Amino acid sequence: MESRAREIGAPSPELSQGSMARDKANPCELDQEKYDADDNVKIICLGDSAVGKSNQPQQLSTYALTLYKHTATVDGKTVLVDFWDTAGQERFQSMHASYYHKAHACIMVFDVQRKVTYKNLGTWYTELREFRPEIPCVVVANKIDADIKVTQKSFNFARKFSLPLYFVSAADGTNVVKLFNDAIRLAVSYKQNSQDFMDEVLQELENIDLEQKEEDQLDHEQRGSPKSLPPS
Ligand SMILES: Nc1nc2c(ncn2[C@@H]2O[C@H](COP(=O)(O)OP(=O)(O)OP(=O)(O)O)[C@@H](O)[C@H]2O)c(=O)[nH]1
Ligand SMILES: [Mg+2]
Repeated sequence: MESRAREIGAPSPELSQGSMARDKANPCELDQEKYDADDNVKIICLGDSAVGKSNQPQQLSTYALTLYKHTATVDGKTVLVDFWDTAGQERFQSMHASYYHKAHACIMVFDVQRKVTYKNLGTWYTELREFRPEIPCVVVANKIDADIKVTQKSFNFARKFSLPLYFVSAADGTNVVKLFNDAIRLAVSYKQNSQDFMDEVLQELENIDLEQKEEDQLDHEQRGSPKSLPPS
């Protein structure tokens, strides 16, 4: 297994510190066709700026898009996971549709110390559902190390939409491994068991198109080749 590969149930120190190996996305990384393959899942992170989505203390500039690559084992099968992370301020320019494209799960983060980041979850969620109406989504209350009492609070947003809520500290690692493992499982199970209605429609259109092409081809061959004519 490569150095970045980690098994579910065998948490990586990288994961627990919220600092998985990071690759600045380059164009060939962004070939999203790969997410159609069984062993690839895409998980996106959403949330306001500075809530701790990336938690890279040494990171000075924020890239518009960062991919965190991870290898997991789910039910004995190896799964390649791409976590897509973006700078929160992108919300104000409206996120590019390709960020959501083919995503299998979403991790939505807010900062327990800044109420506005909790309030903005609604906006993030609406945008998510416009693009991906069905994918599993989990909510993360981050920075609980700063105020452990918040774990006693109930956060209605998660309850209202029946979303799992995780109390996390990316700084000290609390619940980080559990969060990522659960998100990976949800992404894999979404991919295996359900499809967005739009995915199905698109697939159906593709099939019809293929069938039409095959028919046209057959017509063409039958008309063009006398050998295919029935004997008279
Ligand atoms: N106390 C505490 N600070 C944290 C935690 N997670 C992140 N931070 C700090 O919060 C600040 C913002 O963290 P980032 O990971 O850069 O936030 P982000 O959501 O990726 O922000 P953008 O990339 O701008 O969207 C940094 O100074 C982190 O060190 C945490 O769990 N606890
Ligand atoms: Mg970030």
